[in-house]
Amino acid sequence: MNKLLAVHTNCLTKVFSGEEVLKRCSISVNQGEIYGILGANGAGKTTLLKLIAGLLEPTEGNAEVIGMDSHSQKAQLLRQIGIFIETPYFYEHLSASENLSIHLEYMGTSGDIQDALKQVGLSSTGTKPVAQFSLGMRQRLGIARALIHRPQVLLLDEPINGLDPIAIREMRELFGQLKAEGMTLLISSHILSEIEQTADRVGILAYGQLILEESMSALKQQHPNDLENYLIGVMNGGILC
Ligand SMILES: Nc1ncnc2c1ncn2[C@@H]1O[C@H](COP(=O)(O)OP(=O)(O)OP(=O)(O)O)[C@@H](O)[C@H]1O
Repeated sequence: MNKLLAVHTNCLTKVFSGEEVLKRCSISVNQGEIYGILGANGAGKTTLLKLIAGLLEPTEGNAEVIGMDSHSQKAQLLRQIGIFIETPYFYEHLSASENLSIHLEYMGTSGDIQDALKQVGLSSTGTKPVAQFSLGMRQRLGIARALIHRPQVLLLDEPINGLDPIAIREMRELFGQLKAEGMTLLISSHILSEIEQTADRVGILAYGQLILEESMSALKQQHPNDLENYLIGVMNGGILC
């Protein structure tokens, strides 16, 4: 694998119950960039992220993250990546910092709990149990848990779901900070505007197939007035590149 690639998938395919939900998908994510995975509901975004994280076994093909095979080197890989995929579960009766402390112990790793909580805007939650958190607070805590050990690669599945516009802006700033620290971020979303504002490059999935992989600046240049319509067309599988 090219040393400058943080993530590379090679003809990655996943079949569930006889149905190919991810089809020979090959993406390349450069180190230190924010890569947006766009796709309509059911396009295969979560499946792709789970395969990259080693949480699912590929039917065919493979995924490599910082030079490690996601399936065969899963245990080593889990310490180097941060994962926020699907609804995060917590110990409901415990506080945010207690949840993070248990997570660090379980992972056998270290991290600055107060710093992680500050980064996601949860410093002032004190001893409040997670059971009393709003949906947005849970999302933030899930993201804090994913980044607390300063992973090289952060995989975020729909990270801004449930957040209000202020929190969305804060998350955007946080992603920019993490990138500035050298972290590589893969962010899936069906929210076009968010990916447009956040990502350096984008991969678009439609019906399990990678239809387009392109830098956001090139797309903005090519479609100065109709980028949203163009992206929707690609996400619908209507425009093949
Ligand atoms: N464990 C599973 N067993 C069977 N089918 C699955 C499983 N996980 C996902 N699928 C199917 O794979 C397809 C892709 O699902 P996936 O969750 O990857 O899409 P998505 O792009 O993340 O969608 P959304 O935006 O709605 O979260 C869907 O048709 C889904 O029903």
